[in-house]
Formats: sequence, structure tokens, C-alpha cells
Amino acid sequence: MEKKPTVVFYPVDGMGHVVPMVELAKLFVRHDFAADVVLMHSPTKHPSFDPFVARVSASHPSISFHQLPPPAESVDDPSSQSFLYSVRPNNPQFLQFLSSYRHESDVRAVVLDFFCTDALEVTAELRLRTHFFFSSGASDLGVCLYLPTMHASMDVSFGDLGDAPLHYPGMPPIPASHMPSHMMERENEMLKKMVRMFDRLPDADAILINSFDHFEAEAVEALRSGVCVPGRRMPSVYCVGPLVVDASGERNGERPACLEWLDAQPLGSVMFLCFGSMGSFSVDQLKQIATGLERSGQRFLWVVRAPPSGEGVNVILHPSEPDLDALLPEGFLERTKRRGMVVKSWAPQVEVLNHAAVGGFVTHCGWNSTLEAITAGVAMVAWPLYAEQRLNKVFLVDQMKLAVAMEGYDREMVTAEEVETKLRWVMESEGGKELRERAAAMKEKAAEARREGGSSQLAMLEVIAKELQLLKSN
Ligand SMILES: O=c1ccn([C@@H]2O[C@H](COP(=O)(O)OP(=O)(O)O[C@H]3O[C@H](CO)[C@@H](O)[C@H](O)[C@H]3O)[C@@H](O)[C@H]2O)c(=O)[nH]1
Repeated sequence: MEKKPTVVFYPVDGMGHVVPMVELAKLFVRHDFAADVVLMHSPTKHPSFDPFVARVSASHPSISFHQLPPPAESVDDPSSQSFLYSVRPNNPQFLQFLSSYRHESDVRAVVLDFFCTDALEVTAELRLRTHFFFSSGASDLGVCLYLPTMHASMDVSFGDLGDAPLHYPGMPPIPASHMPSHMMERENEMLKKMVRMFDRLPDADAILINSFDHFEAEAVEALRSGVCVPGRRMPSVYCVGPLVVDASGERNGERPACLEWLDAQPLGSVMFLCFGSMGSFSVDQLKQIATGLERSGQRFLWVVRAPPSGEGVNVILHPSEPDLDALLPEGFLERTKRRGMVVKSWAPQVEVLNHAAVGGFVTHCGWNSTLEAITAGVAMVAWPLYAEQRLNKVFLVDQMKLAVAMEGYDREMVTAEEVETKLRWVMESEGGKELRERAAAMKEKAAEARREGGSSQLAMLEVIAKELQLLKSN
């Protein structure tokens, strides 16, 4: 029997990385490829990771998952960025897997998560075509690619520059204070590691981005022109998104209570507050949010996680169940029960955002959340927390005008007054109405990009035809 051409996917284990990469794998499968997702051994795993893999395996049998055995070199580093350090120790296992697997399958290319630049050594040894998948946006990719150049040209730390604007090609001015926190110190080991990693991104045959041309037009143009990697060859860049998971068809059993609750709310009336797979707040901050929600008089659906009870990524990934009575102001749940709902730890975000009752989204600006809001046409209130989320806030608020900032996100506390003001502004003001109209218009552009003949669909066909040297259509 003729073997199907196969693409191997190699994500890091963060949900924000695995989920969109599996969506990318589904696109290849739709074009008659076999897809194999290789999971590296890692000490940190989100509680929804295994259920997610089980769900995809059941609903998409043409996507296989392979778990690498633990490496000889320990990766049990509980530091908060451990997956950065997990890649190299997994290289021998990855090499062994690919070497034997390519004998039984027609492996055409490997798609590496952009944090897996260390695995380039493996694919180079086997002479396999290698693409990076960038699970954040084109603007973020521009910053990453230009970072080695900027780092080499600076003799001060970002942290010493306050809000002074940094100029990355094709990007709006970025306050130095908005670079990711681990990049603030010039001599920080994590920053040096990132600089070395991003310096290798142009070594791929192509870079696939979870975005679409219209959404980040200026950044995409800058990337393609090569200005982000002065003096070097820039690989082809393909925006193949927005890749957004729709898990509704994969659920067995009852519809979650929060969706039932939304059914009973008026159109576009509910503000949804949710902060990604790891976002959490102190008790004081939770109380400020609750007070702001109550005073605003708006309807709301709020996902509350327990504040972290210690240090390390595993504590963040596995929070205890929140005790709402202890965390929220006394009587809050009772007083707001007619117009608000609080969900513990996790909500079906994509379905919530696509519910007609939802009119706004307070988000940490994780890229998946951003794209999910865009594809649902929901206006955003940007409350960035960590990683590249402050950069995303700059792009969304200053450049694209698709979000408004929750002021105080960069200070110790966002006040109840600010929460109240911002919610009222989005839901009741003329400016808020315009923001919601812009969000609705971008939803159409996102749908266009994914349709037959749309930019992302054509980009995918080009990847297959040009990068994989295979001509295939639907
Ligand atoms: O209650 C919840 C909370 C989250 N989600 C889903 O979890 C994902 C969260 O992804 P994202 O918004 O990207 O946030 P993070 O999980 O924080 O993702 C990490 O990875 C992203 C992609 O690289 C980065 O943009 C982020 O900054 C980084 O924190 C989304 O699909 C959400 O729909 C839910 O379904 N329910």
C-alpha cells in the first residue's frame, strides 16, 4: 500500500502551543497527509493536556501521538520556563524516534515549535525539511527575529529604559517596560538563551504563523522584506491562521452550566473575564475585580482560579479549587447572582466567546485567546499578565484598535474603579460601540482568510506545493 506523505509535529507542552499546533496538523490531514505529533518528556503538564490528547485521538484518528521516553539527562527543572530547557535533553530520543520512524513512513517535513530551535540539530542530521510554527502573532515574531540585532546593539538593559520606545521594524513603538519580564536584565541567562534561540529561527526552510495577512499586514510585510534579520536570508513566511480550536463537537455529555446560563442573557450583554491556562490573581486583586464588576451593573461571566499557593510552574498549572466564599467579598455571589456567574478555574472559552450573549472579553492577551476573540468578533479589554502579552496589548490597542487597555495592569493593582469604568465604557459608550463594530468587522476578515481562495488557505496550499514539493488541492 502506498504510504501517505507524513508531517511530524514537535510542540513544547504548554497548552497555548500544543493546541494550535494540533489545529495545524488537522489542516495537513485535510490535504491528505498523515500527521504525527511527537510529545517530548517534560516535568510540567497542564491538567487538560492528557484529556486533550485523548479527545483529538478519538475524533481525528489520522493524527497519531507519540510520547518520547524520559531522556537520560534530567529535565526535572521546576523553573517557570522549564520547557525552554527541555528541548536539548530530549534531542537523543527525538533523533532515535525520527531515525526509525522515517523508515516506516514517508516523512516529508518536521514542524518544530519556535521554542524548539535546539531540535534543528536533529532534523539537520537527518536532512529533513524543517519548518517552525510560531504560535504567537506576526508582530511578536518580528520582535523575536530582531531581538538578537537589538540585543547586540544595546549596552543597557530594557529594564533601565522605563517606557522609552523601542523601534522594531514594522511595529509600533514598544515601551521598553513592555518587553517580557525575563528580558529586562541584559545579562539575564533566560534572555541570553532566547537571543540564541531566536537567532536560529531563520535557519528553517519556512516559518508558519498562527495569524492572517490582513490582521497584521504591516508586520507581515516587514517579515517578508527581511528587515527583521539584517544581513541574513529570511525564510518564507506563511500566515495560515487563525487556527482556533472548536471543541464543541468533541464533547461527550452535558452542556456546561455557563453556556446554559448564557442562553438566558440578552444579546451582546455579557462581559466575559478569563485569563488563559495559567493566569491567576492575588486575593486583593480578586476582591477589586469583584467590587468593580458589582459596581458596573453589567452582566458578567468570570473564570476565577485560586491564587498560586507557592512557587514553580507545577503550582501554577495545578491550582487548588478556588474557595469562592473566601476569595470574593462577602455576599458578592448572592448580590450579583441575577446578572453574573462565576466559574471555577476553567470555562469552555471558544464556545463562550461565540455565544451571542457575549459582548466583551477581558483577556490576558495570550495569542490563542486573542485569535479566539477575533474569530468570534468580540471586543477585548487588554489586561496582560506575563510572557509576550504586554507586546500583544501594544499591538491590539495602539496599532489595531481592537482592544482597550485595563489601566493599571502594569502597576501593583488594577482598581475596582478602573474595572467598573472600563466595563461601562465597552458596553455603554459610543467609543465602546465603535470598538465592538471594529471587532465584528475583523471577524469577517478572519473568516475570509480561511475560506476557499482566502489568504490563509492559499498560503497552506503554497506550503504544500512549494515547501513540500507536492502539488495537492482539496
Ligand atoms: O478557562 C479557560 C482558560 C483557557 N482556555 C483556553 O486555553 C487557551 C489559552 O491560550 P492563550 O490565550 O494563548 O494563553 P496561554 O495559555 O497563557 O498561552 C501561552 O502561549 C501563547 C501562545 O504562544 C502565548 O501567547 C501566551 O502568552 C502564553 O502564556 C485558549 O485556547 C483558551 O480558549 C479555556 O478554554 N478555558
